[in-house]
Amino acid sequence: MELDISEVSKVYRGGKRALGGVTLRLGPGVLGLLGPNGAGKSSLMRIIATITRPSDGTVRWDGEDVVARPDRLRRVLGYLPQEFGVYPNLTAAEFLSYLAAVKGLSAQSARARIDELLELVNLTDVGKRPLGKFSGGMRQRVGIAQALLNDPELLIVDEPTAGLDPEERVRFRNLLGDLAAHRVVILSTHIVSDVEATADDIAIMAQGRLLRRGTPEHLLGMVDGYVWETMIPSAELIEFRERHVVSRAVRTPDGIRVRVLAPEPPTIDAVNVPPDLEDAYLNVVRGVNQATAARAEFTREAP
Ligand SMILES: Nc1ncnc2c1ncn2[C@@H]1O[C@H](COP(=O)(O)OP(=O)(O)OP(=O)(O)O)[C@@H](O)[C@H]1O
Repeated sequence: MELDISEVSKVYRGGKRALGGVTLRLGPGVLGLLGPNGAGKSSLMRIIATITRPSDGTVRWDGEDVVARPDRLRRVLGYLPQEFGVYPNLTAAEFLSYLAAVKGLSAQSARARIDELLELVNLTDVGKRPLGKFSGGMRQRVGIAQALLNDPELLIVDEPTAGLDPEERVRFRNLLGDLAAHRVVILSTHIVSDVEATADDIAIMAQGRLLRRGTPEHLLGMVDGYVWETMIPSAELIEFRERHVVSRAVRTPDGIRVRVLAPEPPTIDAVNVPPDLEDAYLNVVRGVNQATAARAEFTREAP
């Protein structure tokens, strides 16, 4: 199981360049693909899922070109697109049976698989209710179940936790982790905490380019020593933000506790704190729009 993405570009009709030469190779496990809105994540996911063609470059699954010969990949693919629509009058079980038929599963094996999947995504009790009456989170879980119908080797989930409540989010992350042992999973999101718990491999994209790839430890190591916390009066926050890279600001009864990315302490009493993944992500993506060296990405790596 190997997905090999090489120099993939995408220019949409009208000239919008969504991807500018992305190269990534991945095997079993969860890859967390992080990037702000518009980074090109969905475009890349659609290309891998063989829904969109790249303008340039190649995608290979186990050595086979998926643009020229998409069928082999499609058989082993599970895909939860960002916008996942359901038929409101069908029940979850009916909807999954319909999709199973589309995917070519026999009626008998589909029935057993659907029961198993409804259990897995915790929808067994409501399997006979029309989807129109489902909450956003429940619908999303149906989406996950449909992506797993064919027990895929390659599972792509695009912004899967949108609309999930915090409890559902945690359940979903655990589920993804469990699924990753024997398949290639790509989890595309702009929410850092989604990948924090599940991915041991993280790729960060912005403006159609892959900026960084590494383990969480690797990304954290890049900002180790550059993260500070300090208290400032509420009235100074706007001005403070103009002068510093603020990764978080939390109101407290004593003022605002700000978290800052900087090579030197931003105030006299600032305390150096261990970085988290939000800091590491901000450090990578903020550099993209900043031309000046002073604002360039920090790194403790050799160039
Ligand atoms: N079909 C399309 N035609 C023209 N431009 C498009 C099309 N699809 C996406 N784009 C543009 O390409 C860029 C990348 O979009 P894409 O959806 O791949 O990013 P993303 O990282 O998934 O962001 P989001 O989470 O907001 O969807 C954006 O500027 C978007 O407006």
